[in-house]
Amino acid sequence: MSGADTLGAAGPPSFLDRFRSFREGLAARPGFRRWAARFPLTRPFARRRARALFDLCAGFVYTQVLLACVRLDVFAILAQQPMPTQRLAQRIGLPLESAERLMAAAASLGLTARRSDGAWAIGPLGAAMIGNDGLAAMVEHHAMLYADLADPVALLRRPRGGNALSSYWAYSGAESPGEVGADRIRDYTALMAASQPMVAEEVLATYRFDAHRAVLDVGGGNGAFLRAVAAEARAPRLMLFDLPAVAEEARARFAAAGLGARASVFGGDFTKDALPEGADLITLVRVLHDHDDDVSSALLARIRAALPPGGRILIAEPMSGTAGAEPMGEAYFGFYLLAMGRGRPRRPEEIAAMLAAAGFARPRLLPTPTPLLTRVIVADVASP
Ligand SMILES: C[S@@+](CC[C@H](N)C(=O)[O-])C[C@H]1O[C@@H](n2cnc3c(N)ncnc32)[C@H](O)[C@@H]1O
Repeated sequence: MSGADTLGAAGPPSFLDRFRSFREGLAARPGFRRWAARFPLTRPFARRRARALFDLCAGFVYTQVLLACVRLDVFAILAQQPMPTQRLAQRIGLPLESAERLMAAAASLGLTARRSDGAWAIGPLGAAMIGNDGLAAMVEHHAMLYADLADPVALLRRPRGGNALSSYWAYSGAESPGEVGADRIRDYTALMAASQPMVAEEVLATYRFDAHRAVLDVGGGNGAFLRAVAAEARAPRLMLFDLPAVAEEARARFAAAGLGARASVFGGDFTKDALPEGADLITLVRVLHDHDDDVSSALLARIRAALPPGGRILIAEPMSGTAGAEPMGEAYFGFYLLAMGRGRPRRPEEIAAMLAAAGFARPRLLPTPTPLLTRVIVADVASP
């Protein structure tokens, strides 16, 4: 992986750029669009474009259909037993006509399916929601994101922060994150813990932790990631650093899981406190993208200072420019973090450059099963 950031590099437009300008110039002409929609060879492309544009216009409606299904517990109900509209309507407390409308909408989106006997059953995407409390919690908390995005231009124009999402993520705009109280970390910590199994599964499928003596998870939340590591790898000691109120919760959770003796928990503020020493691997899971470049670079330098020679850093988070999932990085996380008030999604190359500047060598992007969910970069302490 090269550390070079070629964004913004100047140069003449390539042949591909010129071809695209020509193609979009044609597509911008209503007469050409009418012709392309009728001509047999261009018709499939014209239809695909129309569908893509329609999906962009309608995306919020699709999202709200999903939210209604989550709030009414439709997937769990139908996973237990398919049922006709009348019975489902009673079960979810909707008028018959509304239940029919919701089920038809959900079926068109692959969330539910109508069986040949007319009963409603779970659909392929609804089935993927079953047993995934983290996904349902994510869907539910998006209500805040959409409230913040109601006027996207205003959001882009105003100074960052001060929105529903930035007060939810209490550390994002706090003058002194270390003083954020227990009542302000509870909800986001629960959301992170609920969605952590999806991430931990990806990281554990990608990286072996058994070779390490001690793993320090910085910004480790209530310890869900380290508990998943502990279940897979017997060797490493567990260490966790997070804001004091979060650390308190992690301590209680480790004790409840019978890991009290294996785990050490440290409360502090990584924007100003040194990190504890003693780990030969430090992990940052869904942490770096939450912070602006100055804070992220300083954090990487603190991690470097806490590691011994031969130590390693592992960064796991969704990243920009993920092939086949570009809108996840640039559009979703770009705007999510804008509403949150801090941070930005980064490309692997950008993270590699930040790692090099902080004193790490040999950054490697490891292949995860689902890069959309998380990517993993490891790098080693550079020799002096
Ligand atoms: C997005 S959450 C990720 C939690 C966990 N790593 C996970 O993936 O589930 C970010 C974590 O970083 C912690 N954090 C944010 N700012 C911090 C700071 N200045 N010092 C210590 N921890 C901080 C938060 O409390 C939170 O637990």
